[in-house]
Amino acid sequence: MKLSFKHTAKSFGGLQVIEDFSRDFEEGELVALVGPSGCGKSTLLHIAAGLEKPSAGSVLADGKAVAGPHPERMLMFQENALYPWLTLAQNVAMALELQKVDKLQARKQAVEWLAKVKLKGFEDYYPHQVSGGMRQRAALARAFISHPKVLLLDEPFGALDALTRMTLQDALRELIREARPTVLLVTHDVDEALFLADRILVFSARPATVLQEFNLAHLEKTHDLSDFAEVRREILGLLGIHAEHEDNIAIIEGAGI
Ligand SMILES: Nc1ncnc2c1ncn2[C@@H]1O[C@H](COP(=O)(O)OP(=O)(O)OP(=O)(O)O)[C@@H](O)[C@H]1O
Repeated sequence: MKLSFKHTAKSFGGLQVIEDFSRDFEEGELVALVGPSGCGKSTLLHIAAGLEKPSAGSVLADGKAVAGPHPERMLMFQENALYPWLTLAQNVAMALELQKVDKLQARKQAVEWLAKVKLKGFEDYYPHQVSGGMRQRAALARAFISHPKVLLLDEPFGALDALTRMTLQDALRELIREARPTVLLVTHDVDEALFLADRILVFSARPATVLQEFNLAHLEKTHDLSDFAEVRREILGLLGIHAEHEDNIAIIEGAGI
């Protein structure tokens, strides 16, 4: 599904958060949004999800104005994504039950999706009985089970340690390869953006405008990002972080910007 922002702006009271944002996001494309904390990245996702209305301009999904939430545009965020009182399988199945799929069929598909994200054997565990990484695997299964056409990911792996984050990035990449949704990914982790994204948009401080766009489509990527050192440096430079500090700030939130 193609997602188009047309001169989108957003203010909350007197606070202008987004100023005249226009971009197209093509079917199957993954675009990472990076920028200083509080610049308006999550707000852009909420507008695309139909949870917030733009103050001016519009967002179109395959040419039709987004007027509210719809299951084909799925938002997934960092924490508290699963219902603690439901097992992993019940959490995943719920996405289908909400779409009126019968319970047995929903359970069967949930078990299959949990296996895809390497959670076979944990179907009947409750979220508090598994690790943070496993919870986010289950959240990915729940996001993908209803075949969303647009996936809006708000720092989905932000709470995980670096190693777990990488395995989740691999899992996400695999799921995307099969399902081909259009993905907008908000992340503070520049390496995550480099690894996953076809394009990276770097935003200014609020009100958010695009400082620069990097096109990385069709490049072969592994977690060894040494070939991307130059782009990485440029992005960090745009964010006001200088090379001598780089090792400490792969996750830019940690740098307090
Ligand atoms: N519903 C709301 N009502 C009032 N102000 C809001 C609302 N949502 C967001 N804001 C404000 O809009 C600004 C941008 O918030 P947003 O969450 O979009 O930033 P962000 O770039 O995603 O930040 P972070 O990277 O820290 O998550 C902030 O100043 C925030 O306080």
